[in-house]
Amino acid sequence: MLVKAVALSKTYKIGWLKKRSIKVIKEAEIFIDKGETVGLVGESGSGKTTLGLLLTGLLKPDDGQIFFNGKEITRLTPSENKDFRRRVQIIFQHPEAAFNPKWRLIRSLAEPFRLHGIPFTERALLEQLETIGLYKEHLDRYPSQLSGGELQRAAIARVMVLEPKFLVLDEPTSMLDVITQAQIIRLLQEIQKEKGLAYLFITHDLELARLFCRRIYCLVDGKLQEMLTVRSASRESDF
Ligand SMILES: Nc1ncnc2c1ncn2[C@@H]1O[C@H](COP(=O)(O)OP(=O)(O)OP(=O)(O)O)[C@@H](O)[C@H]1O
Repeated sequence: MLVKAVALSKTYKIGWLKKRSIKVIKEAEIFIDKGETVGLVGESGSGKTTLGLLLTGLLKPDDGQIFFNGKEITRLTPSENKDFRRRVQIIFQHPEAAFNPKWRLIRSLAEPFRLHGIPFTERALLEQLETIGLYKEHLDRYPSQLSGGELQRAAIARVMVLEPKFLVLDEPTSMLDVITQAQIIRLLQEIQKEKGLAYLFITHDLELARLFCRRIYCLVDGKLQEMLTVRSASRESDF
C-alpha cells in the first residue's frame, strides 16, 4: 500500500476572532495502492481539497496518522522527508496559481530542479515537455500567453520532473472545455501507464470519476465512504 490514512481529523478556526470552529474531516480513513487511481467526490465545501492537502503533508491534521510507503509521515528521517516532499505532489484546479506571472515558463519549470537538487539541462526538460505536448516555443512565454490547457500541461510537467509516486489531482480539468478536459485526462492516463504513479482524483463530477477511477470515495459530513463503481461503457470511449 502506497498511501494510507487512519482516524484523520481536521478542524478550521473560523470567524472574526477565530473563536468558532468547523470540523471538516472526521476520523477519515483512506488507502491508495501503487499505480492506482482513486476518486474523491463530494459536494462543494465538503473538505475534498482539505483531505488532499493533508495527504500531501501540506496541512497538519488535528488527529490521525498518514503513512507513505508504510512509514508515518511525521516520523520520517530528514532524508526520507526530502524524498516524501519530492515523490508526493498536488495539482490544483487553477494552474496559474503554480506559476509566477512575471516569470517565463522556462524559469518556473527549472525551479523544481533547483529546489530538489536535481541536475538541470534544458534538453532533458524539453524531452519531458514533448511527451506532455509542450515545445521549445512555449518556454519563452509568460503564463498569460498560454491557453488554459497548455498551462495545465505545464503544471503537470512541473511536477513530473520530480518523478512523483503519488499525485493528488484537485479538480485538474474543471476549468477546461470538454475537449481539452478529455485530452488532459488521456495525458494523465498515458503518464500513469508509463510511470506507474498513483492518483487521487478529486472532482465533483461523479460520472468523470467513474470513467477515470477504479475506486471512489465520497466525502459526506466529514467522513469517507467507499462507493461501488460500475463503469459506464458508453462514455468510456470518450477518453
Ligand atoms: N484555511 C481555512 N480556514 C478556514 N476554513 C477553511 C479553510 N480552508 C477551507 N475551509 C473551509 O473548510 C470547508 C472545506 O473546504 P474545502 O476547500 O476542503 O472543500 P472542497 O470540498 O474542496 O470544496 P470545493 O469543491 O468547493 O473546492 C469549507 O467550508 C471551507 O470554507
